[in-house]
Amino acid sequence: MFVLKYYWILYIYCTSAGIFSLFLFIHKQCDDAAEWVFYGEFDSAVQKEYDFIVVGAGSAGALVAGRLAEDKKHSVLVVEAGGRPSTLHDIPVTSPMLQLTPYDWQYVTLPQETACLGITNRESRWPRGKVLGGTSRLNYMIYLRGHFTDYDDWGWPRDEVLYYFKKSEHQIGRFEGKTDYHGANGGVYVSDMKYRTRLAKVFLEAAKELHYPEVDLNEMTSSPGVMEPQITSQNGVRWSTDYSMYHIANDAPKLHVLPNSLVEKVLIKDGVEAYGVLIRRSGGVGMVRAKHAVVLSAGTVETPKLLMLSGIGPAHHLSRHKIDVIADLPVGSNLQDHVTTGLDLILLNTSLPFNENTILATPILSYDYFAKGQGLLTHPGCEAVGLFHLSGGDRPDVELMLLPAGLSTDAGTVLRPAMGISDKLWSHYFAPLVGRQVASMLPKLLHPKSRGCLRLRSANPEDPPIINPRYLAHPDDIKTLTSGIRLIEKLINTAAMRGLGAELNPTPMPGCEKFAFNSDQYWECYLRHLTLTAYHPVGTCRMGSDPTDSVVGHDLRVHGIQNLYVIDASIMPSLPSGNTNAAVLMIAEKGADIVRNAVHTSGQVCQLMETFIRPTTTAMS
Ligand SMILES: Cc1cc2nc3c(=O)[nH]c(=O)nc-3n(C[C@H](O)[C@H](O)[C@H](O)COP(=O)(O)OP(=O)(O)OC[C@H]3O[C@@H](n4cnc5c(N)ncnc54)[C@H](O)[C@@H]3O)c2cc1C
Repeated sequence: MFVLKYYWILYIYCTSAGIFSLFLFIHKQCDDAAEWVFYGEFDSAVQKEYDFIVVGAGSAGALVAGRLAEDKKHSVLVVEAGGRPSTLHDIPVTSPMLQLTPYDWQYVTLPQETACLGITNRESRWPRGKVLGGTSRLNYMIYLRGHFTDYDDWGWPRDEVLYYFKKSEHQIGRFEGKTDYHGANGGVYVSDMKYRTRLAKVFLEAAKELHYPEVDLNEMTSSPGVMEPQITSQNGVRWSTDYSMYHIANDAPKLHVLPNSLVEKVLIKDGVEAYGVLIRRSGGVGMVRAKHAVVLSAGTVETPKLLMLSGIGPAHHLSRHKIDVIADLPVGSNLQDHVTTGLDLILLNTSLPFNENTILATPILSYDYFAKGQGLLTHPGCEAVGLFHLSGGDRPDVELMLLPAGLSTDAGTVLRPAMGISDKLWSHYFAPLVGRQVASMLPKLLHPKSRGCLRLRSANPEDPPIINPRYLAHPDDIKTLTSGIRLIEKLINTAAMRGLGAELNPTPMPGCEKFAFNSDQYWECYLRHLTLTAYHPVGTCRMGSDPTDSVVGHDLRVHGIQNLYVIDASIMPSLPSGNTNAAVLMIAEKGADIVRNAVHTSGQVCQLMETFIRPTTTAMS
């Protein structure tokens, strides 16, 4: 009976796991066989020098590379630590299954002192894409830009911000033709969801009852409001930036992509000018030079690590690891992340397709996806979003993301290990819900006041860095998130949600039984136990004009170092009022223009010597 009841879970899991393992195996063989993989020119060797080297082919890096190669004059090398993706990466609903695989860097943070108490070892799990396309290949695809006030704080003019959002976007959804706010020719497809449950509509009605209108939140000017999200997708299939790169570069013969290759260090001449990178690949280390610029797009975790390994970072910290200091900059500080919670907080007495009743539909779902680009497999997980100004003021402070499911929905097979939910939390809180219809409205703290930091574990480039986000260290963060939970309570009590039999999950969070359920003290305890990353770490190479508290200037160039740029989520001085991927795409477009313009303006051609850095190093040729 049990097997029959959960057949659909086992079906999806086992089938997908089997296919997935096969994909992993085949791709491993392909990657090993193809020593050098190029796009454009099918050479068998890496050149010794390129006009530009981009480190990391993720959300930002792949887009930057496409733009730099677009005019076909410039040679561009993109170096990516991960391999090539499989078609499994294109199926939206499977994205959580890519976590804890070789396509994921699988970071864990330091144990948190006052947060993550219900997570194994109090360590937050941080998936990050290690694959062409980077984290745009395993994210949940929600396209939400934030609010203009966010970028005012960065010192970026609104017209420029809007211009670059539009430049990156190819709108093919309900805002097609609305060109005041949406782009028509960008490299990233943005579209409507092809499938949602009826909960999405009910949520929008519930919000309306509370006077939150349905708006286009991507106009970035709105007062509070809700919408069915748009996603980075084309015809129901994930659209990640490795596709954008090929799309924009359009057969550029001088764009070379080098997967399965780890950049270990940026080479800096006389302490002032970047001239290349050291790459580890297939057991060897080689050097490739950059004529005009090295662009670091390795993301919030790896870009600061790479800078520090190259001698750019807090002097005392580098000295501790016996790394020669080239520039004393606050690399790795200012780490911030959107914190969320609230999985399985809503119980429904109405069945949605994200439960065991999906059993009969499963083969049809596969047909719908593969033949028509439709159906449940195109679902990114979240089916409505809202931005709310719960503390008053111009800027949203809480986002809600609506999921027609919860952690218990897959019976502990995928999400539980991915999030590191502890045995106690699972068995006392989530396991009893398996088989029940749950939903989640995740309240996301948009502007946390807590700040963390990232440091080197060692001088070995293969060691993961030490990450400490210091979640919920600031008391205001608890207050804001609690107001998010109070909002959920109000939404559940609307006529629309009551129509689905919605109620707040009354099971006390293990460890919080001593507090009266639904009191502020209870919710504080709850938040400190079920503290989850919303997967949006930023800020470790903060942009600013003062080198004592920033790493790059407004031209995204590392302070004091010529020809070295950072273009990825790490430059954000503060988090946007939305998910981070759209903002990263905007940064990438602007960054690519900055780098290109710097070359045009100076008209310079760097005369760089071919230099081996250490005797064991061999040039890649
Ligand atoms: C599970 C999950 C869900 C998410 N959902 C959403 C969402 O729905 N909407 C949204 O807006 N945002 C979402 N995000 C966040 C968003 O995807 C990221 O903010 C964004 O992708 C970051 O882009 P990036 O270019 O800074 O880094 P990445 O995309 O991570 O790119 C960095 C790349 O550099 C490579 N690299 C790193 N170090 C090296 C090295 N030394 N040498 C060579 N290559 C290297 C990496 O392998 C990677 O490919 C999600 C994130 C996760 C993890």
